Parts: sequence; C-alpha cells; structure tokens
Amino acid sequence: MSAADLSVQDLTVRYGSTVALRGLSLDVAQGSTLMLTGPNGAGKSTLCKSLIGWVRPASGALLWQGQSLAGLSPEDIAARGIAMIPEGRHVFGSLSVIDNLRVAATRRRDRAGIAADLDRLLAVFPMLQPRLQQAAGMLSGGQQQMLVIARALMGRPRLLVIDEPSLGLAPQVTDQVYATLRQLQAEQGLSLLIVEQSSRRAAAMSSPLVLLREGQAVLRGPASQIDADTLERAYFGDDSPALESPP
Ligand SMILES: Nc1ncnc2c1ncn2[C@@H]1O[C@H](COP(=O)(O)OP(=O)(O)OP(=O)(O)O)[C@@H](O)[C@H]1O
Repeated sequence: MSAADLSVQDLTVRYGSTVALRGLSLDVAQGSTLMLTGPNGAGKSTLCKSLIGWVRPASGALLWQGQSLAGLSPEDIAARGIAMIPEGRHVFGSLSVIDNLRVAATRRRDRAGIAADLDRLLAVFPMLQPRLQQAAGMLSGGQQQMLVIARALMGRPRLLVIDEPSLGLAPQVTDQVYATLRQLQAEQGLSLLIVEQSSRRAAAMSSPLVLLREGQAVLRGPASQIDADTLERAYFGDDSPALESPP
C-alpha cells in the first residue's frame, strides 16, 4: 500500500458549543481517492475547511506528507500542494472562462509553465475550449464544475479536496465529472478527497469510503465490500454496524 499523503489523526473541531468533528482519524494514500459521505451536519465540510486552514481544530493532528499543517495559513497550505473546491461552484461569473483560469495563476511568474498548464487542462476539459471567451456565468452547471476543477489544477496541487462536486448536477453530468477526475488521477497521480452527501454515489466510486455521522466515522472500508443495507443503516443511524479496519 502506498504511503499516506494525508493523515488526519484524532481530529476534534468545535464551533462554540457545537462539536462538529469528534476524534476523527483517516488517511488518504498517495495517488488514491477517499470518498467521504454522511448526512447533513455530519462534519464533512468542516473536515475540508480544517484541511486548508479555514477552520482551526481544537485538538488532534493533520499531517501532510509527514509534516504537521498546524498553524499554517491557507496560503502556506496551498503552497504545500493542497487545494480545496468548496461546495457551490464559485466561478467568477462576469469574467471569461480563460480569465477564470488565468486568475488562478496570478501568483505564478513562469509564463511558459502557465501556458503549458492551460494547454494541458484544455486537453482534459475539451468542453471549455470553444467557450474560452464566454462569461463563466453563462456556462451550464456541469461546465462550471469542470471550470472550477480546472482552475484549482492551475495551482498544480498534489491533493484536491472537492466538497460535493455533484450537487445540483444531472446524473449523466455527474458521471462525466467523475470520469474526468479519474482521468486526472491516472495521468497526474493526484490524490483526491471527495465529499458526496449521497452515500450511493460515494459507494459507486469503488474507492475507500468513510461515512461520517455526528462528527464521527461510523463506517469505513473499501466501497466494494460494503453492502447497500449496511451503508443505509450507518447513514441513517438505525443500527451502528461494527467498525471495520481503516482502508
Ligand atoms: N460556522 C459555523 N458555526 C457554527 N456551527 C457550525 C458552523 N459550520 C458548521 N456548523 C455546525 O457543525 C456541524 C457540522 O457541519 P458541517 O457543515 O461540517 O456538516 P456537513 O456534513 O458538511 O453538512 P452539509 O452537507 O449540510 O454541509 C453541524 O452541526 C453544523 O450546524
């Protein structure tokens, strides 16, 4: 098994008196995908925000390639290769598609590298090519999702954290988004942590899966080894299945 790129250890996060994560531990292996699922309020977005320094944990550790992320600013974390796409597909609606991509590279000085990255990304996201001069706000939901993924990749992350990529998308469009993510992973060895509120969609990725409820991992394992009934019971909390060993 590959080394863990990301290791979350006994993480607790509080918002005032609300405990959003209670001693959560999980790993994302290098170049692999971890699907994180669970009902509303389970703590999924809180984990994403903790990883990129938007939220400070009360206790526990976040290790990236063996180094602690404690106390680092979001900019420092991004510079170490972690990017997050928050829920809601935030494109700059009045900017053109190409300018949305260029904005992501404003801190880079390597013009040739930027041009090469744009070419590479447009090969992965061909639907953006004929729309480069269009306002991003005019794109369909699926195209906007592709654009925010492409934009995040302009920073050359090693780990991409995506909060609810399928939100509001038709199933067929969601399939295209996932196919593109798989292609990126195969080509670039990108590590992925993907939040999916739908446990069925999360399980369909046949990757390791962690199901959160009330800030705790109540089920985990390779999706192929978790049957639909067990998944549903864990999700709704009717009966807590025994914890399996971590993926
Ligand atoms: N800024 C905040 N202030 C106070 N409580 C918060 C804040 N953000 C989240 N919470 C609470 O923390 C808990 C976890 O929320 P979080 O958004 O991480 O869950 P989630 O699994 O992502 O749910 P959803 O899918 O609804 O976004 C919830 O009880 C939520 O109400």
